Formats: sequence, C-alpha cells, structure tokens
Amino acid sequence: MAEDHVEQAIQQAESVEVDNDGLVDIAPSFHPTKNDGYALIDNVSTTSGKKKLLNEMNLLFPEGSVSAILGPSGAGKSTLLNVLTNSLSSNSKAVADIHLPGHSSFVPQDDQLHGFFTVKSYMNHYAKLARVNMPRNELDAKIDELLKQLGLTEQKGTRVGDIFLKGLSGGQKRRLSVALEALTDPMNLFLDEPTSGLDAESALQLMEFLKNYARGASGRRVILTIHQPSTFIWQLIDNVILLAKGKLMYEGSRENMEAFFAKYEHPTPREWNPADHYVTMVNDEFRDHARSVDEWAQSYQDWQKNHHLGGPESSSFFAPPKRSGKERTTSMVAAANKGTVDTKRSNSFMAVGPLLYRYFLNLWFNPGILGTRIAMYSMLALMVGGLFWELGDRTDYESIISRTAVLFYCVAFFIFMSVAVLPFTVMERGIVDKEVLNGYYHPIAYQVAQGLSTIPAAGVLAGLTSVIIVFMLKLNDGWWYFLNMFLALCTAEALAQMVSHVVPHFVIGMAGIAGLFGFFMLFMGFMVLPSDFPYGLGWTYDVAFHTYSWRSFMVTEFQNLTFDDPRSPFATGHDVLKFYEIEDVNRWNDMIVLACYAIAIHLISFVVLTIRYTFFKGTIYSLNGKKHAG
Ligand SMILES: Nc1ncnc2c1ncn2[C@@H]1O[C@H](COP(=O)(O)OP(=O)(O)OP(=O)(O)O)[C@@H](O)[C@H]1O
Repeated sequence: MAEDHVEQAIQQAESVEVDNDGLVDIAPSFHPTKNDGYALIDNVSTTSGKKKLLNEMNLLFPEGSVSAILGPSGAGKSTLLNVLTNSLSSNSKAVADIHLPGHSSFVPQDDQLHGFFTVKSYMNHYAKLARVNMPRNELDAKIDELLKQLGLTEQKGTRVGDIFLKGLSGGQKRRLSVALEALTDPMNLFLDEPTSGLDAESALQLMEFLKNYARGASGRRVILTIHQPSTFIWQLIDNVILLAKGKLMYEGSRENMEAFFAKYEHPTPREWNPADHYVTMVNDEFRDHARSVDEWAQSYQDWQKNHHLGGPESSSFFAPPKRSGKERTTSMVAAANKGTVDTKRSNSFMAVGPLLYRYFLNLWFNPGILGTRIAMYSMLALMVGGLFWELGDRTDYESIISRTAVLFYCVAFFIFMSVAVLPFTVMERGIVDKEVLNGYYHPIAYQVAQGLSTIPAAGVLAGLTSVIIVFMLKLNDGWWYFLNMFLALCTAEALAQMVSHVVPHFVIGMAGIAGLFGFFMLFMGFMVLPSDFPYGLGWTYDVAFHTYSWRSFMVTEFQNLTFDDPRSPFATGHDVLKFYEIEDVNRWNDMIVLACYAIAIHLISFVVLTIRYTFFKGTIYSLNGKKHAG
C-alpha cells in the first residue's frame, strides 16, 4: 500500500511537462507571470557575522498566489519574513535582491491595535490614515464587504477592547488586523502566523479570504508564515517555502511537494497531514530521522535543477513571462480587470490630523492616560489646599517656610507625575512600528501629533491644580501659576515621550525618567543654593528645567510680600528671593526657556525617531554590494 503511494508520487513528479521554450510547467495552478516577485538571498547573518541565520536560497512568489513559509521552530521563518519586509533587527544583516513590486503591508502576529475604536470606526480611521480616495458610499460598501468576508459584520459596532474594557475576542482582533491592511489593497500582503490562536473554522475562513485576496486583482501576492496548517488550510496554499535551520528544504508548488518527498523515499502516510509530515521530516532537533537537514537541503538542490523554474541553475528564472489564456486560472483573469484602491499613503505628513484625532480619543477613553492623572492631581491639590488653607493671608515666619515648601512640592511632585504617560507611549510603540513599516505616515508626523496632543492634557491638569491651589491657598497671580505649571508639564511630558522612544520596556523608561527628575530636583536651587554647588556641577542648575519653573513660582509668590514677624530673618519677599539667589529672575525669560526646552526635546525626539526607524534596523545589501533602498 505504502509502495503504491510512493510509486504514484514519483510518477507525478516525473510527469511534469517541459514545453517547447524549455520552461517547466510544474503544476497546473502555478504559472509565473511578469508580475511575480522573487527574492535572491545570498545570506542573512548577525552583524558580527558569527551566526548565519539564512543560507543561500532563491525564492519565487508567483502573482496571485498564497505562499506559505513553513518550518520547525527556529527554522528562520520570521527572519525570512523580516528580510522580505525590510524589517530585520539591528543586529542582523542580509545580502539579498528582493523584487516584490507594488505596495506592501505587514500584519504582525501580535495584534497591534488601539482598544477604544469600534471595528467600523477603526476601518474608517485607517481609510483616513491612508488617505483613501473614494466616494463615501463606495468606501462604506468596501468596508462592509471586507467585514462580511472576514466574519466581522456582527462586531461592526463592538469596541476592540483593552485591559480596561473587554471587547473583541483574540480571533476577531486577528481578523480585524487583516481587514485594516486589506482595506488599502496592498500588492504584497505579509502575515506572521495569521492563523495561530484561531479556531479551525475561523482559520479556514481567514485563509479562504487570503486566497481570494491574492486572486482579487492582478499583481497581488500573499506571503505568510505558518506553524501547523490543518489539512483544510493546506489545500488553500499555492506555494511553499520549507525551511529548517536556516536552509531551504523545498520551495515551489504545494501540489508538487509530495512528489519531492516521495522521490526521496518519504511520502506522506495516507492518514497524516502532509504539512505535519514535511515539517517533522526536516526537524532533527529532537531525534534523528533517516535523512539529516543537510541531506534534505542537498536533495532539494538536485531536485530543483530538473523540476523548478526558480532554481539557481535555471536560466529561465528571469525569463519573460509566459502568457496565454491557458496559463491563468479564470479567477485570476477576472481579477486582473478589477481596479485597486487609490490611496495617497507613502509616509504622508497629512496623517498628523487623523493621528491627533486618535490621540484625543485615546486621552478620552483610556482612563490610565488622563483620567487617573486628573483624579490624582485633583486629590493632591485638594490635600495641599486643606493643609495650607489660606496660606496667602499669613505673614508670619512659618508662612515663609510653608510657601517655599508648597512651591517645591508643586514643581517636584506635579512634574514627576508626568511619568505616567510613559507606559502608554511605550505600549503604543508596536502599533506605530507597524504603521510606519506599512507606510501610513512618516515618524515625524507621529511625533508632531504626539507633541500637539500633550497641549490639551497639560492644559487640563495645569488648569485644575491652579484653580484648586491658588484659590484655597490664596496664592498670588493665578494666571502666572497656570502658565508656569502648564509649560513645566509640557516639558516634562515631552521628556517622558522622548525616553519612551528609546527604552526597550516601560519599566526601564519609568526608572530612567524618575532618575532624571530626581537629578533635576536636586539641582534646581532649592536644596542647594546655586553658589554652593560643588565645583564642576554649576551647569546642572541650568540644565534642570525644574529650575526655571521653581524660581518663577517663587518670584510670583514672594516678589511683593512683606513679613511682620520679628522671628523672621526676612523682612520682605525680596529678601527671601535674595537668599535663594533668584532676586533678579525675569519670569518671562524663564517661561520662554521652558517653552524652548519643550520644543528642543521634541526636536531631539524627531532625530531619535528618524534614527530608530531609518538606521536602527538590519541592513539589506543587494547582491552587487549596494544598500537596499527603503
Ligand atoms: N538577530 C539575531 N541574532 C542571533 N540569532 C538570531 C537573530 N535572529 C534570529 N536568530 C536565530 O535564528 C534562528 C531563526 O529564528 P526565527 O525567529 O527566524 O525562527 P522561526 O522559524 O520564526 O521560529 P518560531 O517558529 O519559533 O518563531 C533562531 O535560532 C534564532 O535564535
């Protein structure tokens, strides 16, 4: 019985037809055309060159096909996907020529989504981000159709959900991630493990959607990694790239794969899932099989010389496309006539508007960002108000100490609380990474939106604390108090955002920013007078932005006061300011310094983000030694 099976498979392998221009028809549903993509990989390694992540391989991504990158854990699937999407990590490099014409979109494995959007409003948001140029009714119809195909029609009004509010299930989130990218009809749709975590029916529906998507217009292709395709899903894959230990085990039509394994005496037992069989046969990490990974790699080299168009030995790899009615399936021909969505994305700066809108929604719906801080600031301002009730009416000695203590607290604590924005910007980074990679906007557009979005938040918090504290304590010049607190918060948030762009985890970011604020508090001129700074540390007084805020608070409060307490060494507020060596301070100058400080930090953030997204990733060199563009 098994022998029959082997015989049948070998016959299938050997029955491939060679046509009169010398090209090989390897399977009826796999016909390269001029739109086919390819990747000629020489090698992928760590930057030190010590570890080879992928060996030499030539891969073909036929037009209209679903290509699956398959292999055991650690085979190099993600590395290959990263090479194809030009998103290699900074400690790796590649030498490869990649030709995947048209716009590409990548759907990462972990769904990078904001929780406050509903399914429909998220689709609309992405249409705006990508600047889809389509009449409203057509866009609505397209969104409805996509949601229908992905089984999300009933969830149209459901929120995505987050840690605060349960929303879509994991599988629904995955399908939404696909719908968001499919909305703008990328030519190359990449997906990392799109079916992991989905139930059998959802996974099948998603794969059917992807297959139809690939066939949906000429020049499209879907490239995905997959761990364990079910038997149903396996039938929907057109093209397979099987990897093990960074080596190519098989590349080509799925339909011809059985013939390859049968030829080398490993046909799939009838009751087995073929994908499981192939992946198991090339996995020698746990136990030895009859053939080692190297032997399989060599077998494939031998095989492709005779059976594959894309082999390195094949002069037809770059041959002109073979086009005839017979060569393309009916669905592909029909699809070729369909248009694709007109978008104006490509790192557009116009995305600032939709990004800003998204930030405001985030502020409004995400209690962790603004709600908790409003509660904390109000509660503490009320406590300060209660403790120092009507302090402004007092002219005794203790009131001088109380005033300086309160003003120190306002600068130190309220600014310190800005650290709360950091976790949310770090957590959002995955979303931004995905959107920048997919070309929705330039990182600078993101930074501008982020910077602008801090203004209303800082305004609300500064307004709230100013009203409560100035009113309850009867402090001088409420407007000055507000302006000072507002600019100090803007600067602190800019700093927290900048730190969030560089730290690997928000805990490290919070520790870093807490340390920085602690440093600034020490050197702002309250704990140590500027003239008492140890030699060589004078610059810290000017660098700490707390300095400008604190001394402006002090000048605003003390400048016109007189004290009638004989115990007080200070007869006037001016004497107090003189003691702190800030009697000549010009508040306007300090406010300008604070504003410039915030702007300078945002400018540094531009540079940091540009480096992060442009230079801080693995380089792909072309086979002739040049750097890969984009
Ligand atoms: N930048 C790197 N530096 C060092 N080793 C790396 C780097 N990137 C990947 N590797 C190693 O290369 C191998 C392939 O990794 P990759 O993530 O591509 O595998 P995978 O097939 O996607 O695995 P899985 O299915 O488990 O996600 C692994 O052994 C991994 O440790």
